[in-house]
Amino acid sequence: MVIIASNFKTNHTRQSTKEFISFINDYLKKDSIKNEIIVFPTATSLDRFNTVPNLTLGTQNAYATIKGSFTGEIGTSQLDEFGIKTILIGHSERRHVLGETQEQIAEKFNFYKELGYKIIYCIGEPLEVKEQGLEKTLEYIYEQFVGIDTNYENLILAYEPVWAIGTGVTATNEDIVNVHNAIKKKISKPLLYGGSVKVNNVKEICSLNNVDGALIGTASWNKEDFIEIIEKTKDI
Ligand SMILES: O=C(CO)COP(=O)(O)O
Repeated sequence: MVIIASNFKTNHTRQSTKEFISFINDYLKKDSIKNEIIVFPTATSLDRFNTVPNLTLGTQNAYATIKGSFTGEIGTSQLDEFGIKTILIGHSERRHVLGETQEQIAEKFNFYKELGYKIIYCIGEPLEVKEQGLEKTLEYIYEQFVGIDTNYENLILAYEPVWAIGTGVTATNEDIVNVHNAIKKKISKPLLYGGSVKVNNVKEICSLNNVDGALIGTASWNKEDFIEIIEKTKDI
């Protein structure tokens, strides 16, 4: 059984998120789909949704705080209002676009770990590192585990090569398997792949050795496509 997660990034409104969740929920209920589905809407679209148990809502980000003076951020008092207990940490856009350091990421991880959140923790190398080969790629990825408790019980990992995110360039099966096998040897946690996963390649990718599911951006934002993605992976 695979895990299929959708990262909305800065897409969808409060209204369209509501429609999306209700559409997906109806489909999961009707077809008795058992796969674990996680959706990360924008912070402004979080809400208390009445969903089947295998559809979970998570936050794309939050600050390591209950509340306080952190302009533009949200903390657990805002998440608690909607019963959100799942968080995405270490996404490449937060690392590379928003400039989050490994130290800040580890602090966030530890804060949310202490509270028992399910953490989807992202790792992945930029193109210039990939071009230096597998050994350098793995070295770079292992640096992204500094300060992170990889034995944490509620941890799910997501390997998202930066060069494959939002580019339409999916990693080859060989790239994925090489990295996944190496990570799995060290860390025994569910490991998703992310980076230009589409309706037409999701089944093949999720069937690879040591791939436990997918974390999807672009291809998941259309609700019909997202259902097709779930449909294609429901028997894996
Ligand atoms: O960053 C991603 C999911 O977190 C992947 O994004 P794309 O599926 O758009 O490449």
